[in-house]
Amino acid sequence: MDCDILVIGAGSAGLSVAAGAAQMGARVVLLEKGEMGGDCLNYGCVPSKALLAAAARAQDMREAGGFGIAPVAPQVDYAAVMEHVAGAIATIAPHDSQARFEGLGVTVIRAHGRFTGPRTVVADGTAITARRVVIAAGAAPLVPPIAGLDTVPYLTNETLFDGTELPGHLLILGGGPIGMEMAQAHVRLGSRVTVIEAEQVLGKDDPEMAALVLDRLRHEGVEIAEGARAARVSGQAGALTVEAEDGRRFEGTHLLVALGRKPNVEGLGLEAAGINVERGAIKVDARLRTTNPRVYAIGDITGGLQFTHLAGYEAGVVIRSVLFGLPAKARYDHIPRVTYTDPELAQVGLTEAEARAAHGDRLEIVTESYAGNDRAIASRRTEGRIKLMAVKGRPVGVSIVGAEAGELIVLWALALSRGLSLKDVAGMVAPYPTLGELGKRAAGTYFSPKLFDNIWVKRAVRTVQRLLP
Ligand SMILES: Cc1cc2nc3c(=O)[nH]c(=O)nc-3n(C[C@H](O)[C@H](O)[C@H](O)COP(=O)(O)OP(=O)(O)OC[C@H]3O[C@@H](n4cnc5c(N)ncnc54)[C@H](O)[C@@H]3O)c2cc1C
Ligand SMILES: NC(=O)c1ccc[n+]([C@@H]2O[C@H](COP(=O)([O-])OP(=O)(O)OC[C@H]3O[C@@H](n4cnc5c(N)ncnc54)[C@H](O)[C@@H]3O)[C@@H](O)[C@H]2O)c1
Repeated sequence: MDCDILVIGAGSAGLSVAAGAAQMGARVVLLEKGEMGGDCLNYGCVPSKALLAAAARAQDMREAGGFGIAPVAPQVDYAAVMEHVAGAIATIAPHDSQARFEGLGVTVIRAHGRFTGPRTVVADGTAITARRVVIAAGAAPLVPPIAGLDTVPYLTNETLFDGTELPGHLLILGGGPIGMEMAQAHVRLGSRVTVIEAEQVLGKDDPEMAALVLDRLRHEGVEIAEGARAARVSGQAGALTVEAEDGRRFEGTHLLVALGRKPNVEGLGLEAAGINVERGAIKVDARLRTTNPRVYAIGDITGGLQFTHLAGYEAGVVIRSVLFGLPAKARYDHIPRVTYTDPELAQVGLTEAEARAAHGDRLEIVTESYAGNDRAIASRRTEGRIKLMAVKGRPVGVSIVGAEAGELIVLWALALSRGLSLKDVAGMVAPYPTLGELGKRAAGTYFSPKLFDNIWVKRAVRTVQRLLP
């Protein structure tokens, strides 16, 4: 078989390349050894957000008191909650399905692909030769060699959403986005939850902003042990013990391993194609080319930031290179990320610490609290804040923690990607009353001292007022 573009993996990254390339006229072959849609649809974003949504409804019932509505303890049917999760996946699945892609003109082969040469991949006994190959084979849960882990039953994101019984006491190894989202989902659905984190929970985020998430989770009953590196695991189903390096012991009924991800580089025959692996991930240049210039790699397999929207963005970069021969390069300074806890935690561009390191004294920081936003007050969602990092009137980073932070960061993702100034944002008219006003307010606050504490502005106003008839 011969084609223009061969895509290995039908997850967020591979599907985006295949759909774009086929619709623009290229002959595309897509290989998928597992479920169409990959991690995001089947074991990642979609089920985790569906579970969080159910958990949020349960929490609303507990917290209705403040609105004058009698709070009630929710009766949670975990199996039915998981049916809701499965329903969300099933509703989205046709969009990622083999039938849809075949309808777009893609040849879909449901088999494992393996390089046998620089331009040849074998799948299901067929040798496929392609002008360009895009590896989008994703990542799998990282299960490090923690003593005893291989002797006990444990869950990962690939098995968690198959559960039908609410875990009595869920121990979670790792306090990254997966660990924290699943901690809140489960505590709200009625589990006891303990997070065991080697360093700091949500350690990639601004600690001041992450602290609000931690406070909230602790308030809801999640036990969070930081500086606790899991060293040993023992027990059996229903009675498990995790022991940290410093001797702390944690007991629970279930164990979720959320310790990061491992790129799926094994079994691809990368050596046969001259493709180098570095620190367990496929090495790519700024154009997302591997060490074999005819082969590209995008999404989680490259071991960088791991997000569905990033996979989609990288697919666009590769399409420009592969279809039109343009020297398109990927940039990462405008890629947002959101952890969908409540409050949500969102970031685009540099955090405060990164911005200080990069810009020193030129950096200006503005913060605004949700407590001053009328919509937040009306909705009793005043916990939260936005922090704006700016240099010479342009945002270089924005951190938001609070209700709908993931929606609010969208404006700033646009601002950073298009190089908008704070003047542009301050000059926008935002509808009242919305949380969206927070962004405009923060941009306005940046100019307040420049405008209101400025002797020249005051003098100019007095002069004009004297001259006006
Ligand atoms: C619990 C969880 C929650 C998440 N939540 C979010 C979120 O809210 N927002 C967000 O942006 N991101 C989220 N992510 C991350 C997101 O899911 C990933 O970044 C995204 O799925 C990466 O897409 P990908 O196409 O690179 O890889 P994948 O989706 O893993 O797809 C790779 C595909 O390649 C196939 N494959 C592998 N090897 C071969 C081979 N040799 N031959 C044929 N097929 C092969 C696999 O079967 C798989 O289907 C979450 C991840 C997890 C685990
Ligand atoms: N909302 C989202 O966009 C979202 C949600 C979930 C996952 N994801 C993606 O999936 C990726 C994986 O998420 P994750 O949370 O599994 O990984 P992660 O790498 O973000 O977090 C893993 C955590 O485990 C800790 N750890 C490592 N070894 C340990 C040990 N022995 N004992 C205790 N703690 C230990 C680390 O210090 C780290 O904080 C993320 O990078 C993210 O891109 C995104």
